[in-house]
Amino acid sequence: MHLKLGEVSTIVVSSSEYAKEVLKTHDLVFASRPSIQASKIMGYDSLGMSFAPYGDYWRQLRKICTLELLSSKRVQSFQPVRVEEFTNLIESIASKEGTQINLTKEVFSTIFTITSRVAFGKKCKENQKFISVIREAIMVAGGFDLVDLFPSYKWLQHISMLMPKIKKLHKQADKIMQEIIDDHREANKSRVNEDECEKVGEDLIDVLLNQDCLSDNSIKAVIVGRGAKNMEFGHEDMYGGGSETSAATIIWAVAEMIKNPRIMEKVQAEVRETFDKEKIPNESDIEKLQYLKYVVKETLRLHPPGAFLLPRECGQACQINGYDIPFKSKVIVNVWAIGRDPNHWADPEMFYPERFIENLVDYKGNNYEYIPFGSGRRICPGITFGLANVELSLALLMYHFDWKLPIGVKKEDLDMSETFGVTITQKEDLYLIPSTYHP
Ligand code: HEM
Repeated sequence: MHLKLGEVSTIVVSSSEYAKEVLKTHDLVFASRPSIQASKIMGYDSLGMSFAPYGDYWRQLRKICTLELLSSKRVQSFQPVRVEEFTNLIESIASKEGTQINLTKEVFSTIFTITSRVAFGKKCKENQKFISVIREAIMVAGGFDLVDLFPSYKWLQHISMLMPKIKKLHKQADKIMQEIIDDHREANKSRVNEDECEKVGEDLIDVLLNQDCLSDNSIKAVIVGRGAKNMEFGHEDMYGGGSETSAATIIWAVAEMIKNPRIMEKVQAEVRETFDKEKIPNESDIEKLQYLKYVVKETLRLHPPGAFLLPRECGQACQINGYDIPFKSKVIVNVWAIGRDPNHWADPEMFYPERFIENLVDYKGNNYEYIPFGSGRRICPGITFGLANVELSLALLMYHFDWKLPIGVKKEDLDMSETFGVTITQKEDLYLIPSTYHP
């Protein structure tokens, strides 16, 4: 579908066949992202990985982040942080047993805290303040801003309602992050003689500071990304990328299970059989939860948080199956529609995790009917990190509690409509009543 949005030619791709053309056959042509004003401001002139133009700088960042921050080894080293924060979450929920809780709020705040600890470690007392500024930026920035639809009209920047707010939040976030970086730099001076083992406790800022090639602004851009609320721009880098997406997936999975009690009971049976109540679950316990993994896969098919991937830009005029794609057009891949395409999915609207017993599609971006993490050169680098948060939290929520809807609410009434924010989230917060499971 071709849309002319203001001055910008926009191509929306809604089938797996065409997604493959863009993301695989012509991967190199579509490897850059369009420039977006909010990204320039919040993301330090697009210095974050998600919106950096395809080229040497992006390649270098991607290598650092993939190897140093998001590799399985690294993700495992953050397991204690995850376990500690999820244990706090479980305790907080248990203390409100029998009463109605806002699960959306609880889960989002836990996931943001985990990201914050992974990024800044425990050292920084400003964490909570930073989280609230970033969350506000995520809420404020976005929508279709005229500035991006008419890029040649530079004067629009001066009358935009959005830009002053984004600039203000950017200034606040920048100040906090600069203090955090300076603190780390100071603390690291006394750590120069530590050996490799001690470095395991490094947080993201430490790792980035060790890369001589990165400026402070690049480090800040990797942490904060752009944080825009816009349906086609999804999320990016550590905060948007690492938090909203995972938290939204957890909430969608619980909501689907509440609507489908058979599935929730099956997950609970699996997790209660696998976990030992005396011991905190580790990676290998999670690996055994095959059915829970199908539930996560099915959740990401029906509710991909990055419903439109992140936008790509056509770097050189080309033809796809006879259609001319002009240079500089913006290409949006509609993953949401692809996951519901009846040509590839039987009963596509039905939440049915068992479909993945036979269907061996994976997350790696090779099966174009299933690309919740994208595909090609710009595929999400945070798959392992994201899934680790989603799987462990769901397993613990299902192990420790039985869940009911508030009195008077029927499962048929549960509002499953979506809102386009930084990620696609449920429009209404999910309120549930927990009761603690006693083995
Ligand atoms: C359930 C969790 C997640 C989902 C569904 C998800 C989905 C996506 C999608 C659809 C893209 C666009 C890919 C493309 O253009 O082909 C993306 C990119 C990205 N994601 Fe994620 N993501 C998740 C978790 C994470 C986490 C945990 C991080 C980091 C900690 C992260 C960091 C990024 C970054 C940096 C990019 C941009 C990559 C680039 O442009 O080179 N994501 N993600």
